[in-house]
Amino acid sequence: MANRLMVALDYPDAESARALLDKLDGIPCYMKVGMQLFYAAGPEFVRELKARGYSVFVDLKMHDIPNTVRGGAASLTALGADMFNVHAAGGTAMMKAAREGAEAALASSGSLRQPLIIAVTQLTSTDQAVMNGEIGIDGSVADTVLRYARLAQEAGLSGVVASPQESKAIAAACGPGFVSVTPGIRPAGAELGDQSRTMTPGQAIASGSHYIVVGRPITAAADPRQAALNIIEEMVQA
Ligand SMILES: O=C(O)c1cc(=O)[nH]c(=O)n1[C@@H]1O[C@H](COP(=O)(O)O)[C@@H](O)[C@H]1O
Repeated sequence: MANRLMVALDYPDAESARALLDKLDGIPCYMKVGMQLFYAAGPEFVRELKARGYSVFVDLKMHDIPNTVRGGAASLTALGADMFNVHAAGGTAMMKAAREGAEAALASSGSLRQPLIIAVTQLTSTDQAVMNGEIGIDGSVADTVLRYARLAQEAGLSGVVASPQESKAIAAACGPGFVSVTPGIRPAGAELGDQSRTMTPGQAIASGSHYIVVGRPITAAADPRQAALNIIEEMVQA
């Protein structure tokens, strides 16, 4: 169950991230490197996490023309990312290009493993009013997430990033093997911060999320190790 917990290392530098790694030593979770840490510490820090034995989700949410995303996907695959993501809003040609880039990198190196390529649907910070009124997409958030999930599946991707509130519907539409990676996780009573579509760790697992992504409820906790252990316990109980 612990390997279904992904800890978001949203830190400004490698040193701060290492301080958390020390606190979580021995807890077999996935590590997520997002824009803040990747732009500061680069691929070298991903290699360091791999050398420490972690599976790594490189969360750079690529959204560009297909040729550029193909190249980015090849680079992240060559780096050894176990999972990386693109925005579904880039369309099927772009998502297919991500897959082709990964396949090209795999073909030119015998030792790499196939990464999970995941499409971001609607960010978990987005609510219905913002999606309709600002972004200009009509209908419900759940319907938009499902439309993107079907596109991602058509493009041959492994799954989506969505809120755990949508995990059940995604499994119903795309099958249980289509991976749901769900941020927007808040243990009962935790601060929501900028997240809108949230669930507790237990609710997310019970709803069929394959992986839960947790940042501040662990990184900003007074005792991050205990916070992570409590979340894993809640996942096991669910
Ligand atoms: O792709 C992501 O990981 C992601 C997608 C999304 O829709 N919402 C979302 O919060 N995330 C990431 O998940 C993490 C959530 O962090 P906390 O809100 O601190 O738990 C952050 O690193 C976000 O970048």
